[in-house]
Amino acid sequence: MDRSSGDSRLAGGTNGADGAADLVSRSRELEGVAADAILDGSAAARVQWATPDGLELVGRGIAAEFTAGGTGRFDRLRDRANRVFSGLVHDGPDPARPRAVGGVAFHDGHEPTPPWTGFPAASFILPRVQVVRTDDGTWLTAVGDRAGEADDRLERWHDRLTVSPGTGPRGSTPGVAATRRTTSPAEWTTQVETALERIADGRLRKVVLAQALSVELEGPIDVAATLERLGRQYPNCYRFSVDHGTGGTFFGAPPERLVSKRGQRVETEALAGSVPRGETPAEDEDHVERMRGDEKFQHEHGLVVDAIREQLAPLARDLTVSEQTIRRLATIQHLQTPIEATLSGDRHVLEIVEALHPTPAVGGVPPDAAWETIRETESFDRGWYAAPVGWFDADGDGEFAVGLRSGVATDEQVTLFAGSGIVADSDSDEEWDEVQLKFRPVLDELK
Ligand SMILES: C=C(O[C@@H]1C=C(C(=O)O)C=C[C@H]1O)C(=O)O
Repeated sequence: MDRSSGDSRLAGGTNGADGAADLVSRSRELEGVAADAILDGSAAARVQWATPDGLELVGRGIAAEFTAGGTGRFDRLRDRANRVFSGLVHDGPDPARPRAVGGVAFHDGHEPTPPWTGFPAASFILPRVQVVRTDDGTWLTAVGDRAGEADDRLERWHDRLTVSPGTGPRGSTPGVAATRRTTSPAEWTTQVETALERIADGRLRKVVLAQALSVELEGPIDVAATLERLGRQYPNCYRFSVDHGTGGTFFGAPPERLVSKRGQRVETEALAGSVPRGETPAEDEDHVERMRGDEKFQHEHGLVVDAIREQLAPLARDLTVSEQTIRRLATIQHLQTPIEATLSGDRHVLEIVEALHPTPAVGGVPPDAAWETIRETESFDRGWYAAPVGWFDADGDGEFAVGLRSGVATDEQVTLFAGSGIVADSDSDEEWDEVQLKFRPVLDELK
């Protein structure tokens, strides 16, 4: 296959040969409508994105799609997106502006195999219909290839949502019929030992090894409802789902921000080092104190902070690493270090994504030896797991999470993914337990 293959598709678009805009977008405010009401009742492509600070974004249908593979995938995506966005005229308030939503695979040479059918090495969708909710209001946006088409679509959807404003929290969990691991405890021990040998002989300092868990459901999954429940359990995490309409749905509730960019301001973080929650506040603190004071955890975390600093510094004119804190989630606690920067010029958020992915929170140090170890030891396809997922706009601003605490749903099956960082002194049994803990957020919502 042509590794540089890729495409930017304007669904039903014209070329604007007369100088008119290729795409037009129109918005109007909505009241009393659930953002995911536009997802009901069809097999169209659909995307969802929500941040801990309250932005909620839901899209369906394809006004334009950008895909790319191979080593230059980020450049090609950017070129294609710039071409489409430069021909798009938006008439509406800033929060309602059209955004391209999607993600990339962990490896740039990704060739989709099940359950990743329909997920190329990089793919973003500019939805035909989008609902954005912020603290200031909710807006419906429609994109079309002529003003008339966008207006008609906007009115049609406005009427439809007024009649069916969405049901709010829905349905029961699908139920778990059976689970199957890709990696047995014995195989895991061998994989961790392989990594530890490479660390001992100096080739490697850290690698994140992962596992997949295939879950057979008792009934069909409602991904939007599952995300809703995850949002209640994990309010300080992101939530996303991506369904291209050609395969499964990748979804999850990741705690980790890869980058958010607005103008020249960039925020990212190191999130690495994990311990369970305790039964009591005192037990929570005991776990945290053990992690804070432990050389292995601090080494594992410090490698991530150093790598982010090195990867971001060439693009920034100032960079601030804040004090280490604790990110406490419903089932797990992490060491976290916030990092902020001012960029040295105008840059697209995809440039920052490319510079940062994969951080050693999901890859390793040095990157090449880590990638080699991941490829040689893991027995499943990472696909989009542990890779950037998020959105960008016409200005090249946007926000990306790391696609963790996630799974890909196909019919009545969900494949979950989770991993943990291996450094010198890691213990394979403890790392096994950590991986099982990281399956829990999504697994608990399926049971
Ligand atoms: C790899 C995962 O999580 C990452 C690895 C962590 C660790 O090794 O401590 C912690 C948070 C994430 O950066 C996962 O959730 O699958």
